[in-house]
Amino acid sequence: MIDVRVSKVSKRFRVPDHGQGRRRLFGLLPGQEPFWALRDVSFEIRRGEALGVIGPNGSGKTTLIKLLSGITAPTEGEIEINGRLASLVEVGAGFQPDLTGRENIFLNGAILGMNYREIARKLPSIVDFAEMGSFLDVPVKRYSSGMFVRLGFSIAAHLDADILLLDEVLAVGDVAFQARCFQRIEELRQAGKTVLLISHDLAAIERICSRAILLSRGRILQDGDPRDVVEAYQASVQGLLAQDHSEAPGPITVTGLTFGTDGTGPVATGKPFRCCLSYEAREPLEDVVVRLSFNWPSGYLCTELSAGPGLRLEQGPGQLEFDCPMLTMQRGLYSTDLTIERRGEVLLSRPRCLMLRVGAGTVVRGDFYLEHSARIRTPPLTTSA
Ligand SMILES: Nc1ncnc2c1ncn2[C@@H]1O[C@H](COP(=O)(O)OP(=O)(O)OP(=O)(O)O)[C@@H](O)[C@H]1O
Repeated sequence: MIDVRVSKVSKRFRVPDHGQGRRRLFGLLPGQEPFWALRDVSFEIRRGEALGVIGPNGSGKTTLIKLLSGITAPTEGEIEINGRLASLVEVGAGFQPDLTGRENIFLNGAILGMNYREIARKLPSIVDFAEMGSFLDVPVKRYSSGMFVRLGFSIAAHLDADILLLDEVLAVGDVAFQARCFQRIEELRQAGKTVLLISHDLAAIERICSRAILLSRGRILQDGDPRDVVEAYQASVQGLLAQDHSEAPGPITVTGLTFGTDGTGPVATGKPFRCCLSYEAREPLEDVVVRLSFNWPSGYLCTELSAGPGLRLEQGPGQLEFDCPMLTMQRGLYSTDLTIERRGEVLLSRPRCLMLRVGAGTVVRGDFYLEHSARIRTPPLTTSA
């Protein structure tokens, strides 16, 4: 059964042209330049699928979810939704600011077509999940953005919707809340619900979704297995490590970061592991520390490679190599943070600059592989009859 059908959908916005645009009227009103946020997008979502939507900033992800939830209408094309839909698109969207959390829960349930008794039955689980405490009877306009998201997710994920649309929910809450969201999404999937999730957290997309779409400049570049789509996206993303142009250039620039092994195929548990960082120092740098941190999909620090303190970098281009005789990390996708410091002063910080994919090598039960051996010292005891 098809829950969502998007056929040749395009969305055009008109953006004010404040320059010397030819459309300016007598020089008094700003002109309107057409801009296509989505162009000729077609896909279907089957009942029970969890579809991840990824892509760079401004690629049209939020516009897509707003079209699906009916917040805005397509300029061209058609959207068909079969089922009750709950969405969490923007912090605070779907809430009446002067009503309390409790009243908003009943309002949202009523919009989904549920009666008072059904909603009252779900209320405790919604409140529990969102950890509302005494805020349940406070007008939601007094809520922090984190509380909005907790309540919004909890409502969407506990009321009887068939289709759940979630835009970057996992980015706002804290790590513990994110973990509970993952778990709840998994439960909903197992219950046969349809989920569409937008996230910049590629590891989460790989973990939660059964399928993914890569958007770029309003068009679908790839649609398929999350792992393939995430890889295609990573391959297309250039210059994450490059200096942000809004920053003044610091004394050091990173020009490349690669992960590899000893030439025996891709990075995998139990194999040797090598990281190579290429840089350009604008001046000789003393007392430097370089850190590469690898984070679990949940955001927690998994482990770290560091060089220094006391590292001296000569002026000009150079390479720093980290060698691990055996990679003990479990298979999976880890985000990498890079930091370069000099005597406590941060010279360069690139959070989430690259993903490390660790393949299945040595089979590991648990979180880590522990290098070990086992032997028998004495003959086994025999029992006499
Ligand atoms: N109401 C609007 N008026 C004009 N332009 C808009 C409007 N809404 C979105 N856009 C533009 O449409 C493009 C797509 O925006 P959208 O928010 O869908 O991207 P996104 O992929 O969700 O980005 P991000 O990852 O930063 O959230 C952007 O260039 C954005 O500036």
